[in-house]
Amino acid sequence: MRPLIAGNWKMHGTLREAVALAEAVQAGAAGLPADLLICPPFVHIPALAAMAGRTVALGAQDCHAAAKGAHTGDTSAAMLRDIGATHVILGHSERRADHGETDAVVQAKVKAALAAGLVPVVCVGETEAQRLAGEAEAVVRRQLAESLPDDFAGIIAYEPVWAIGTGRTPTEADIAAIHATIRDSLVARFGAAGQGTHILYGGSMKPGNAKAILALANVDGGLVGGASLVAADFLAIAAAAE
Ligand SMILES: O=C(CO)COP(=O)(O)O
Repeated sequence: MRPLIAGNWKMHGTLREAVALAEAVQAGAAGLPADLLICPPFVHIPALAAMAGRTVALGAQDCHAAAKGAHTGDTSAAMLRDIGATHVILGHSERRADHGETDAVVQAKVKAALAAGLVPVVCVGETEAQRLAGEAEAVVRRQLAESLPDDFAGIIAYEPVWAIGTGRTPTEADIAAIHATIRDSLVARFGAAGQGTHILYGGSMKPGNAKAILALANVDGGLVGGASLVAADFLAIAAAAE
């Protein structure tokens, strides 16, 4: 399948910086061996959606599980679709940690995203303590089982919590093992659709390690944090996806 390189900008950038970054990514997007997705903070989505000639897909970093209602400060999936997003990251470990999102909450959000016509990018991944205890595969299997609804259609991102923003990554063998586990779970539950589901790797992905990671079986792209804030690095990662 054609690789997907997604940038999670997290809570970074003024409007001006966001537009400049998106323009630089767009300018380098032609001819790459991967599709590109950028996920800026909510407030920058309208400006980026309006960019002329845009070929880079746009996503948000979260949505609420309800279609509307008394939820101060929250944003619905339909609102995101309305302003031009096509994707939404859900269940990122920073949301799970900072906002107490459980697998059940993530599943409710995935359902809301699907109902609104957004492609969910569902994040799973073990903590360092869980990895050291030999529980990484079990944790990921459980997160998939409980975060995905029966009618799931979307993208999975494997992001070991301890690799995010740390400059540390699992070994290639460990990445391949977890991605194989994820593929097994998806195929067991969703059949052929599970075979065609993108499984992204995320966690300290950089131009220097992208080629080796993206060459692994069942690694269908990347979810990039810090390096997605530098257009040249983000594009170099995408170029390594051939
Ligand atoms: O959390 C991530 C993407 O969602 C990964 O972040 P880093 O690439 O900064 O480690």
